[in-house]
Amino acid sequence: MLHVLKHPLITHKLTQMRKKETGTKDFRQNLDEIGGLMVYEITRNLPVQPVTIETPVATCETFELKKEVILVPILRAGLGMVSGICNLVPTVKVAHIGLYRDEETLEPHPYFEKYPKQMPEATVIIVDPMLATGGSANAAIDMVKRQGAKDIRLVCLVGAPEGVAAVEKQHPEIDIYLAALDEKLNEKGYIIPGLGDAGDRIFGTK
Ligand SMILES: O=P(O)(O)OC[C@H]1O[C@H](OP(=O)(O)OP(=O)(O)O)[C@H](O)[C@@H]1O
Ligand SMILES: O=c1cc[nH]c(=O)[nH]1
Ligand SMILES: [Mg+2]
Repeated sequence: MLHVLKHPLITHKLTQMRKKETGTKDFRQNLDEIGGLMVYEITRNLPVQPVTIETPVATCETFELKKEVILVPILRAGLGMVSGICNLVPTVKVAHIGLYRDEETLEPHPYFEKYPKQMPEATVIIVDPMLATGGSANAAIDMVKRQGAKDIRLVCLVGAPEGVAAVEKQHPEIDIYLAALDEKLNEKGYIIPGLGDAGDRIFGTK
């Protein structure tokens, strides 16, 4: 199911990222901050378990997170969302999936995978700023499922209707979270209006 997270701070920061004059440093900072804000929203329903602890003055019946949270950035651009999320979820583990999209065919090509062993019982959060054709997201979801992941969430900044439809078709049970649902893809598979090439803008490679 698709969830578009409407929050004034998320929208404001995304607007700064969309501007063509925004440079690498501000682009990266806004992306990192939005990553944290989005994950704060989507982790509201994480299961907690009761624990008894000692404060300096008394015994306290309280709660802590029940399951591991594993963040899965899709390289490269997903790396830009990692540190904002790690700052919020201190126990988070980080897997990596390397995928690049062929510029002609728009097909995703895997080139790297590394996972912690807790994938089957963890809440797995896949992050990538851009959901364009949905090919990369679908490939990443297939890859984490092969590792036994069952509780999977996909968090992207900007999505195209084509990409949302592709993921909903291939993985109908997955919750998809976006900061914005844009209009369409252009003939080169870029999101319109979008924000350009996220990886290049994060890493200054153009
Ligand atoms: O939905 P899709 O059509 O698959 O497109 C989206 C993918 O394209 C971009 O990555 P890219 O392949 O450019 O690699 P990069 O992150 O290394 O720049 C983006 O970060 C997504 O991973
Ligand atoms: O608009 C797009 C589409 C795919 N990848 C990007 O970085 N931007
Ligand atoms: Mg990519």
